[in-house]
Amino acid sequence: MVNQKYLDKAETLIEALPYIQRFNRKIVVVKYGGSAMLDEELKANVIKDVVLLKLIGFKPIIVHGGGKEISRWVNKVGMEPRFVNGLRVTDKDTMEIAEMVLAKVNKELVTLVESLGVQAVGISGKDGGLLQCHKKLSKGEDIGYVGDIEKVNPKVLQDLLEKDFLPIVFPIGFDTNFDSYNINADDAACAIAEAVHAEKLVFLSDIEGVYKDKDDPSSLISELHVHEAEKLISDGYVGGGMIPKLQNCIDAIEEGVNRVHILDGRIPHSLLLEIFTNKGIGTAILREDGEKYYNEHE
Ligand SMILES: NC(=[NH2+])NCCC[C@H](N)C(=O)O
Repeated sequence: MVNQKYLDKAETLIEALPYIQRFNRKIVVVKYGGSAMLDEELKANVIKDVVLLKLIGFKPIIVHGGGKEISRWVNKVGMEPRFVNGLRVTDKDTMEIAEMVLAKVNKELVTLVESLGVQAVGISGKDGGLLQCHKKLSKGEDIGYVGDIEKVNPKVLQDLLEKDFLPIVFPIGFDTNFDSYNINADDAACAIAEAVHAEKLVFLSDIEGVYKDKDDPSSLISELHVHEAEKLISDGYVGGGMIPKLQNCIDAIEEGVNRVHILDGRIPHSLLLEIFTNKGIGTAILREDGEKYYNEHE
């Protein structure tokens, strides 16, 4: 008799089959941030998941932040991190630290990917003129070298993908005067996904997904059409930090990305569980004509 556990494993692989077929050769942008970046075990898991996507024929691009790591280094050199309306105030010194820290994190990720036998190239938004930006004001206030993306030149990414490299991007770009700016990693992931016509954009963060009722953690929504996502915002159902995130998802879909997923990066292998199962594990936001795979009443 074959042990049921082994049969279940085969089942899992068979459930993955249609997704392996559907997303073959398709671009998947993964925004990697939050706690999953600080915990070494979670980090190794995320990287393994992305490497697996790559090896079965998807074209993943990682876009990462490093906010907590930047704050740690800012403190280490005796400076006080300052935030205005949730945005980091970035003077010249902070900008310099941010760039050094993000580049260091970037090369650590490249090393992890390379150690698993996949060739990775780490770049910033400056390389190949990927992210052109201008100064962002926060409610009219100057918060320093914080940038809003103006234009994306995806050529460097297209070339890397064509040559079978796994691109790993950190979101620092320059303006037309070649001054450096720190860019929000969610915004960068979203703009990049649009520019490369990604099939999927996946946000790995510290939240399970979108909730019907922000105060009830059992009300996680599995699938949402764009208009439902818009309605959640306009009806005031989503709160605080989720609004810009959900707005990014809506924008990405309106600009042609097929599906956007919000996942909890603290759950080991949430990326694989989302992409290779029918039900997924977080919230998937679909185009208006996107078919819902999973009906909550099933
Ligand atoms: N949160 C969800 N309901 N996700 C469904 C995921 C379906 C499928 N695996 C996909 O990647 O598109």
